[in-house]
Amino acid sequence: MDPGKPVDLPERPKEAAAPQEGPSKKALKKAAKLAEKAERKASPKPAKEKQPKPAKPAKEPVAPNDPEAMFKSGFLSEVYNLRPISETHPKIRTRFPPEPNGFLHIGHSKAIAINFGFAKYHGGECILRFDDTNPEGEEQVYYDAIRDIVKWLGFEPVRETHASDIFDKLYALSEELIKKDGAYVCHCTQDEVKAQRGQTEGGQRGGQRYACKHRTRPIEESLTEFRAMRDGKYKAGEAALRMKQDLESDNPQMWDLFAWRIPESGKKHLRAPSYCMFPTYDMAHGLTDSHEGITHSLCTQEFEMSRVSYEWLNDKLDVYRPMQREYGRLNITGTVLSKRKIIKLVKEGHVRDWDDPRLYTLIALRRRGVPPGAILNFVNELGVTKNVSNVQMHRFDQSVRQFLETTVPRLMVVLEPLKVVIDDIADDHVEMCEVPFGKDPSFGTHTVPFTKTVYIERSDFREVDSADYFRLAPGKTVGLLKVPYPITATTFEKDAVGNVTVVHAKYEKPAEGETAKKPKSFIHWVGESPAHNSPTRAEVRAFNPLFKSDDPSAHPEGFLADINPNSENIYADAMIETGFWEISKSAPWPKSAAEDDVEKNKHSIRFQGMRTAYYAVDKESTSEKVVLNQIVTLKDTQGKN
Ligand SMILES: Nc1ncnc2c1ncn2[C@@H]1O[C@H](COP(=O)(O)OP(=O)(O)OP(=O)(O)O)[C@@H](O)[C@H]1O
Ligand SMILES: NC(=O)CC[C@H](N)C(=O)O
Repeated sequence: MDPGKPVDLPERPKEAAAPQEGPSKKALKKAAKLAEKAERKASPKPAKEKQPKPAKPAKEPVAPNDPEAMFKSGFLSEVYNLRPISETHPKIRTRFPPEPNGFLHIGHSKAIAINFGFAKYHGGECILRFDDTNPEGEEQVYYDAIRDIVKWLGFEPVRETHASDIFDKLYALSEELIKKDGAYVCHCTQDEVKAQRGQTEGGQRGGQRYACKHRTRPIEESLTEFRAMRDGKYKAGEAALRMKQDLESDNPQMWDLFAWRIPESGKKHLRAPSYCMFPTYDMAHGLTDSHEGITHSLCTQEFEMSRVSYEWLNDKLDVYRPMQREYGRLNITGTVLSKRKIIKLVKEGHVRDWDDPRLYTLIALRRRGVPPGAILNFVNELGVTKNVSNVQMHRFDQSVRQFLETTVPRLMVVLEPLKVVIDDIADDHVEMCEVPFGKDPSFGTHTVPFTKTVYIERSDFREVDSADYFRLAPGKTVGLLKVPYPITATTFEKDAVGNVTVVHAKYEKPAEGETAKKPKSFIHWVGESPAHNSPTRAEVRAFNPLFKSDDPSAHPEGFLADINPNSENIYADAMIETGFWEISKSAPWPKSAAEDDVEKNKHSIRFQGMRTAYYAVDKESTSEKVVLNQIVTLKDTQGKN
């Protein structure tokens, strides 16, 4: 052993089970990713993917999908049937086991929906287990954020546990494993371990595998050395506990995985500060599942090969063996989900923070205004199989759009206001127009003031009319949504640089006996009435994809080079009608117990801006300055490009 050289220097102790090129969890993930990529390349171009039709104003409300569909048939029902409720397993118990080293992303919502949903569907319980086996990147803020987001998605863990709760037990089991000749302390370097696993100098695999010289050391010696590791005698890389598995096996997950290792940084564990060495994922996961009496340990596909070592360890120690089964990950294409990459985006100021609405972390989706029910619907629609789901982000948006269509009220928001003075209306005239909050009568109605001065969307006016143009232009008549009669533009004024500042119009109220003019189109508007506090000024943040391509990570100059410079458009002078304050009082939209405290969950004030997009109130919004985020546009524009 060369004490000068570290044994193994992966980023995370739990991945220290093997060198990066070896069968570590990280390597398995990498292999799984490559396979996914190949699969994506081989499959027809995503643009040709069959899409549900973009949301037209729905003729009929979209039927809500069966929220239990994924448990009733297919993969998860087969998994249940392999170990149904029985005398030996009277209660189904699952766990959702995130490592508290980052914020959860959209992919995790699938794991949450599966683990919590599976248990619930079968009348069982799900534990929220923090898989905190590596102090390196673990922070209190992540424990708190994970707990909070699980609750936001509507799930209630039966209890919260931590891998670190049972470090003492894992330690004791490890001594037992050594005594059973199932583990040994090894002092080999990373390169030596690679060579033992058949990796030749050029990095090629498949060479002759051989045992390390420490494998046959006396049990007593390993015990003494293991205790010395625990007591701080060794530095990172100088000693590690390895399982004595099966080097002959074709499965790299049996090539004497690492069980305990000493991390480089020496950072204290938040919950187990007395420990200087930590169990790897391979050591901790199955035994914690066993300790907690998990019946079905559901995890992602890249762990399939680890199932053998998971079972080996439980059997070797003669403890209860949960059943591990693997489902396909959920990936959203056109964005990045990896913590390392998001940190870069945040640090370099490309996004506001981890919850920037352009990201696909769950806190970002929440801030953007995506309702939890829409996320769960989406996961359920995709279904669960062993295959990875690579889904384009516009498909996610489409699913969110469909969900919002029937669940949130409608209001008028003008993004780029253009003043229209209706000259033949008296200065003090105020007419209250009744506007329904949506197609669903149960949403109710409200009134908005129609006055001499109204604001319309700048893009709804043209200086020069043409036959194929149906909105406002000199001489052209349009309807203002829910105003009894249309208006016709007469003239307009411009500023020094040529921008139209005011449009003059006349109100087409028919004289007695005349029939009212029928406009070809209706536009949204907001009336000026100080007595009604109208309009409400707002900053609206509209978003485009953060990246230009469908696979930012494939950019030859790195994912940052793929950033879309136009991913955010800010409408600083937008205007909202007065119904906004009413729907703010009756939020959350839609109802969700987890969002009942609207002051803390401003994003739960969601609505459709007629003819523009769906919006939610941003956390930076105040009663003085309303800030809105665009949740999704009304139509699928990305999917068409
Ligand atoms: N994209 C995904 N799709 C489905 N499940 C996932 C996805 N990513 C992680 N999970 C699952 O969520 C659970 C908790 O994950 P944890 O945060 O520890 O994983 P991770 O793999 O480190 O996540 P990351 O994707 O951030 O690297 C695990 O069971 C994991 O398999
Ligand atoms: N088996 C699993 O679900 C893996 C959970 C584990 N926290 C991980 O890093 O992914």
